Amino acid sequence: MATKTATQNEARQAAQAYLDSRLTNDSATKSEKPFTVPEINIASSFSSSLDDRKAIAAQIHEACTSSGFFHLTGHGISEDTRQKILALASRFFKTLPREKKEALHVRHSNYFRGWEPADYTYVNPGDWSAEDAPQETKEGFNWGYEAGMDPAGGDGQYRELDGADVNGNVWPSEEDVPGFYETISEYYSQVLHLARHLFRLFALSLDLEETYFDEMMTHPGGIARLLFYPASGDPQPLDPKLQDKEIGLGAHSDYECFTILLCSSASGLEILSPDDTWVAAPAVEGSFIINVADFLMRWTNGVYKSTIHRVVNRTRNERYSVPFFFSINYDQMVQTLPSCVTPDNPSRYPPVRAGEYILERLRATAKDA
Ligand SMILES: O=C(O)CCC(=O)C(=O)O
Ligand SMILES: [Fe+2]
Repeated sequence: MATKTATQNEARQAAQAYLDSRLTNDSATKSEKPFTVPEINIASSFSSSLDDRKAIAAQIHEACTSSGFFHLTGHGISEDTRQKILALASRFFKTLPREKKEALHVRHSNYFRGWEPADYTYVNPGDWSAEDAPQETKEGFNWGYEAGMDPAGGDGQYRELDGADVNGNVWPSEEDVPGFYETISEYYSQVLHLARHLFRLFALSLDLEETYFDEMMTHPGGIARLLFYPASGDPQPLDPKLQDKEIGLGAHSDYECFTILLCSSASGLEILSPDDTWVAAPAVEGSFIINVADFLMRWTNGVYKSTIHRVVNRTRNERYSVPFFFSINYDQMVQTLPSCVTPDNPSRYPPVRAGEYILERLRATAKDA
């Protein structure tokens, strides 16, 4: 990592204050509606009927203004594609020798790309200073958008999180992990296509023109990760009264617009409900879990909820997941969406550039140099 300075401490403090405020009954982001994680089958949204798409958009609106999470089915991505990337994750984490992983370490990257060992980050920055915070057990590999993976071909204008005209991705060699780039590209391309489709439905769900976001996602940001959570040696049931000794990924909300999450069969995702208890997200076969992230919450003036969650592997099975954090073009400035500003809810946030917001959040998670 290039710079670890006062800026990083400030970022950590800001992130900590942000999470603390979210954890203590923050009326701006908590909803009066009952807490559920509904299933939304979007198969009919691929039809040519605008009414069909609006009907799905209404379900999305309901989920995003209540729990901020939903299970997505009817998405069109094959089980074969989904299983292939989970199997690739296992191959990468289990077979690539440590020294080859070290060469891809995220500390070499300005953009958090590459291999992330368990002890390099706390997703909840406050855990760096908390004496009793257990080391997270996750291990990750991060990459982002490349025009070559864009099913729309890209417009050649991709800019990194800080606005630089570069691409920060790093890859293991084909010899070390055969088929790695090909499998990643295939998955990324399909999930990006799905994300653009979903964001059009989000536009409808926010009473905007269906194409409102189109010009902001011509070279969109979208960090994705392979994640590995080792099997627990001593699995404990979820008990809200007990502090967990093993945490896969600490309490956090995501940073970008929304997340498309693929998980292997071991459960483990837990969501903080409005009454401040952790609720295990039930598995729905063949689904992706979608959740609103902070940038979209901000952009919607708090109308859409980005909800705190964590991962605890409470099983003796290994767990793999592949989150994809969809963003708009990182060089895009945004201000509060007009449909989310009312006399009762005036705009609470100044304009911000998408990449800048996300980079700041990422910096707060990493270990000092
Ligand atoms: O592994 C999971 O199921 C969730 C991962 C997650 O929440 C994240 O990476 O932000
Ligand atoms: Fe997350």
